[in-house]
Amino acid sequence: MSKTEVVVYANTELLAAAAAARLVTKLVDVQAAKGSASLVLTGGGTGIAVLEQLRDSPARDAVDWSRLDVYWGDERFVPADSDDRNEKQAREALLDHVPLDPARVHAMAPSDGEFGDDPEAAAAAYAEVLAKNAKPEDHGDVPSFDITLLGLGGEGHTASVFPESPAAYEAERTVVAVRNCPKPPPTRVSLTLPTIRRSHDVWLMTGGEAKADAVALALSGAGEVQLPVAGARGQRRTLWLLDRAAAGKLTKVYRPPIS
Ligand SMILES: O=C1O[C@H](COP(=O)(O)O)[C@@H](O)[C@H](O)[C@H]1O
Repeated sequence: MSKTEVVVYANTELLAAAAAARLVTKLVDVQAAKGSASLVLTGGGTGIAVLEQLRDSPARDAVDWSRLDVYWGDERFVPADSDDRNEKQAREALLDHVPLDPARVHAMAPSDGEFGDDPEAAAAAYAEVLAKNAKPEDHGDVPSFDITLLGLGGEGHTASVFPESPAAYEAERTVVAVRNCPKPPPTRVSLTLPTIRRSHDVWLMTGGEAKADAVALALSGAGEVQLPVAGARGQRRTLWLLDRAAAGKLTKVYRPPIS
């Protein structure tokens, strides 16, 4: 597993703009090397701000959007037209503005979709989507995602894996239904930590003082059941992109460089 890198930006807006620029470069490089790329999206304030920055950047045209597979790390299990849906927010922020191949946009089912109000069925269906898209070289039933974007909660959740919840203990299933989440909406579908760890790159992006304790704990070796974000790591790269406030409780080792 990769070692952890941390970059601290002066404020959240700069963090989002810099993450968007990194994303363009990374996607272009991966497409040049392999032909196509895969990207796992996150919900949350910072994750959506990064997509908005990407939408507004002229550099976005350097990406061949038709050769990109888009997945989600988690989804709120609400009706398709709910503003709470990570998919809806991502479409408004970026996906509706770039020429993606609709067949390569792999959204998780909403609560009024083909599986009805059954998050377990929605999770099982998404696990099948992942298995169908895994290639022989992925050596398993999930794709080795090129980049997985994640946010985190102040209590340490990432995707929709919450501290001490059944999802935090999950070792077999690749995608799970999550109920009784402490953060609304209470029902969700999420990739599990072992699935997230199949990614080449994991980028954890967050800003604000409310995240500072979780960031400091995750980077000082907390366990993933107590603090799921501590278990989000990439095979090749684990990159934390923070603003100054979110990095405020880190030790000196991680503070610089501040750009
Ligand atoms: O509910 C969620 O929250 C987290 C973090 O969101 P933030 O707004 O506090 O940054 C996010 O990572 C996750 O995808 C989302 O479903």
